[in-house]
Amino acid sequence: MAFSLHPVIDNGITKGAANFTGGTIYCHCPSDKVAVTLKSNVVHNHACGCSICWKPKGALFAIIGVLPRDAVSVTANGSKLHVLDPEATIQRNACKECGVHLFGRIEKDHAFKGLDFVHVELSDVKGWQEPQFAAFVSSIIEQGFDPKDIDQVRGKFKSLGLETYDVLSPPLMDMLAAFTAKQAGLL
Ligand SMILES: N[C@@H](CCC(=O)N[C@@H](CS)C(=O)NCC(=O)O)C(=O)O
Ligand SMILES: [Zn+2]
Ligand SMILES: [Zn+2]
Repeated sequence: MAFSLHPVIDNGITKGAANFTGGTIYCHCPSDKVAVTLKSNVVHNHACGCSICWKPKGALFAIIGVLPRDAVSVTANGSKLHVLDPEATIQRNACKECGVHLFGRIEKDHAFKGLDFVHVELSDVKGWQEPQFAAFVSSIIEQGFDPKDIDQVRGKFKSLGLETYDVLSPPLMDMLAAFTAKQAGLL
């Protein structure tokens, strides 16, 4: 069957540039775009199949990476931003007009607090870290993807050199688990 994982990876993965120092991301409004300046590269960049992350039209996955929140600043039309779900762990700041998510921020006590989540495809410069793995793959079934075709999705990621997970990658799962253990006083 024909499907698009995400336009940035469908035809192969382009590696990021060494010593890349960031750029500005923009929403999709034709004018008065929300602009958010990122003063560093991202890490843990990955494809996410969950139902909440912003995906370009027609794509099964979002591509999302993290960087320190201190490196993130709204530089134009911030009045168009709103928090999609204030109760969610990740507070996704989206453009009220075009719906694009500019950055996700964690305010509660959490292993990933201090890191903001961004989609670097919204930038007009190249060199960002390339996607490293695919996360929440089985979640696309919750959104109506036929489970009989899911192995084609995993196979396509593997052919691109990306490992697939149904939650997060082992290093990120370990960070979450260590945080839980610390909260329980076990570490
Ligand atoms: N299967 C669920 C998974 C949702 C989920 O847990 N998303 C992850 C990856 S972005 C998460 O960390 N969510 C926290 C949040 O959205 O605040 C779905 O697709 O809605
Ligand atoms: Zn917009
Ligand atoms: Zn997600």
